[in-house]
Amino acid sequence: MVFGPDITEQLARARADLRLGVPIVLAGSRPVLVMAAETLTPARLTGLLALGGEPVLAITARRAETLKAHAYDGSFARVLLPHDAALRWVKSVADPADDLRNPMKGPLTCARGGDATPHGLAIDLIKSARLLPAAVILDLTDAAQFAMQNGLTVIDLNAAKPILAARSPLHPVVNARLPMEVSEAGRLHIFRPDDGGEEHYAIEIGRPDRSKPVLARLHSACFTGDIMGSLKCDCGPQLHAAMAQMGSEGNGVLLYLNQEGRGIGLTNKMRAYSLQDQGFDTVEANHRLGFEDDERDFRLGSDILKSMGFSSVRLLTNNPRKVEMMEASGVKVAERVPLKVGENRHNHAYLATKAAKSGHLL
Ligand SMILES: Nc1nc2c(ncn2[C@@H]2O[C@H](COP(=O)(O)OP(=O)(O)OP(=O)(O)O)[C@@H](O)[C@H]2O)c(=O)[nH]1
Ligand SMILES: [Zn+2]
Repeated sequence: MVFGPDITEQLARARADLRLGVPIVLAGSRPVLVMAAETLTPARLTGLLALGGEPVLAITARRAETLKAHAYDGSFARVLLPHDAALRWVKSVADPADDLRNPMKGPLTCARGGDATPHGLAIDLIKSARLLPAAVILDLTDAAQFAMQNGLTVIDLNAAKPILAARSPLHPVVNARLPMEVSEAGRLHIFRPDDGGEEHYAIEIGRPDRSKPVLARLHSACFTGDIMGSLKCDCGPQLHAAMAQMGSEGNGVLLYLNQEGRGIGLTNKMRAYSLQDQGFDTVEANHRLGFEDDERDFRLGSDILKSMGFSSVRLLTNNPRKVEMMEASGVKVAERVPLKVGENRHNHAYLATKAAKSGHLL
């Protein structure tokens, strides 16, 4: 028992399997076989259809709305898979890339009634693996035997539910001195979750007094803006302005949270950019992909701040959700410090959409 994986570790394995295209089994009162639509291969689709039964493609209500499919299950829908379903059909239901060129996938018929718990959990798991949120699912009669014969990871649904709903605790791993242009008194701290997910970083500048509100920034990773100097967003200038202000005040803490693309990952963010090139705004693009407009959990930030000994911040942000989430998770926001930099002709509409639809302050 000591050596075997616990449920958190099994879920990490399951995410890796799903990313590779290997199916998993969700065991519970309704045992099912689960594959991520994004990584489904022709051979596995053929194998699935040969098993018979009633396979479905579970998609989020956001994606269902675009496809005019009925989300009888509330936050998701179970689209019946035609018995001769082609891989192209599965991928085009899951992926909006060709929606405009090929708008009709249907009419799509959806299952209703019965226990849909495994379908919802499968979508959550696939989302946490940063894949398109769409799951091909088939009921299994002898799940244990099927899993053993095929060497598949088995996840106990009841054990997995609370783990997927909670956030994994973050542990400090190491910190070291990091002299930087903005301040020679820099220190980089690494935090690691238990669930095999992304590590997050804190850049401490100076030696801030723990008994006073610290100048802080919760920065979400943006490869395109932070590293490549993209003009499509304002992340790079915000990152540098926040660091510069901390440097000139002599104190501060910048959390670099690896929640790229507002929590959907860089690949899905690029899918969203591709939809933006087709005329959708940043919020519509996320919805067409099946995501909420913002999938981030800023409580990660308060967990890190608390573990570093901070209980009160002067938060550099224009996003009221960050302020609310900090306060709700026990870090006092003594002051919101606006961070208005980096507007240009390419990101003007993006910033206007964030103000109009996501509540960002102008
Ligand atoms: N999904 C998606 N993510 C984006 C897009 N543009 C930027 N991002 C990501 O958005 C995050 C930055 O969020 P913003 O909304 O700019 O700012 P914020 O962090 O909510 O608020 P501020 O504290 O005021 O900067 C980063 O993770 C970027 O990778 C986009 O078009 N689509
Ligand atoms: Zn950005």
